[in-house]
Amino acid sequence: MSISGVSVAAEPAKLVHKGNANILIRFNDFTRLERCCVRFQSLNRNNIYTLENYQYLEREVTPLLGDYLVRTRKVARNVQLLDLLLEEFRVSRDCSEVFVLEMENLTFGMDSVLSVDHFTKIHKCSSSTAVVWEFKPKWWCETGHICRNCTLNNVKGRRIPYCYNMILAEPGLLRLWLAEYRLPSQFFTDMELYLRSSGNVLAKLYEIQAKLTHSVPKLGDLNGEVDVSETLALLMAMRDVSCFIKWDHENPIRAKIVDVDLKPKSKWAQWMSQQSVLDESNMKVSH
Ligand SMILES: O=P(O)(O)O[C@@H]1[C@@H](OP(=O)(O)O)[C@H](OP(=O)(O)O)[C@H](O)[C@H](OP(=O)(O)O)[C@H]1OP(=O)(O)O
Ligand SMILES: Nc1ncnc2c1ncn2[C@@H]1O[C@H](COP(=O)(O)OP(=O)(O)OP(=O)(O)O)[C@@H](O)[C@H]1O
Repeated sequence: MSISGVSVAAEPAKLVHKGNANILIRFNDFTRLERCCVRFQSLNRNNIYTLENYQYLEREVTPLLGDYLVRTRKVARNVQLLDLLLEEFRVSRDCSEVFVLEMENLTFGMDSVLSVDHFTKIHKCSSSTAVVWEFKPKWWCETGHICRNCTLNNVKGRRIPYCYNMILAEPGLLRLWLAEYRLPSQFFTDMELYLRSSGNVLAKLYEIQAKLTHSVPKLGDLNGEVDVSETLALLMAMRDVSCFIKWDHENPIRAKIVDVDLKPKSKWAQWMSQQSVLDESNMKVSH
């Protein structure tokens, strides 16, 4: 129900997931989730960012990702429904409304989740064969060049023996990497075929990244916000998305992309210093 543009719900919002800059909440409908930005301390600033991000998704991202991008709708919620959560995430309530992006819950119906590592989760359902494979593919790299994903994992002390560049190049590896998660053999057979098919979600993302990479400055050369072009911001957004691929015995594979965020230009300093650390690392990896 909507009154003067503000959606009303009887119950306070429930926290479902939390990321670095956003929380995922729900009200009564378990099939939908609402993404609420908590990146900044001021609710007003988070609202402005959410509305800008919505425009950005419509204008810049949908033309690139098409149906792969999860469809979102902007909704205004009364601040009282999120009171406790905003307090928990230290967001000051300097506005009467909270703008959120409402979307499909891509793991609805799943009743268990296994965390494979920082980038990968497997969601399962006890009453069917359905599996949702959730992953963050991160950065595309050219074969033979330094792999940023694997090098960063080493620098951050993450012990992850694979990256999604490898999976795309050799989809058969998936069966080895996920061997201990008791997935149906048909899942791997179908997923291998899918990952070899042109225009699959991972190939699409990496193709977009590969195109954008050629027209941006090196991160290590950034000197200020003025150096962050629209293309660089878009590329950084594409390097930080999550994919959800749903498989079951009967239906075609369904893939969606979430977590596409307009990257604030103020992140340039973090990108530049992280790049310097990687350039100086003696734990570089290529494959
Ligand atoms: O730079 P990276 O590769 O460490 O990426 C950051 C992510 O780290 P991770 O994928 O875990 O290694 C980081 O993810 P985590 O919070 O560590 O899960 C964020 O996604 C961060 O983006 P933002 O500040 O939330 O907009 C990400 O920052 P951006 O570089 O995308 O701005
Ligand atoms: N539509 C969705 N359906 C199911 N789960 C979702 C959906 N969108 C996000 N999630 C879950 O919520 C988590 C946090 O959401 P999200 O990645 O948008 O937050 P973030 O702050 O941008 O994260 P990051 O730390 O990667 O920047 C995701 O990692 C994912 O597990």
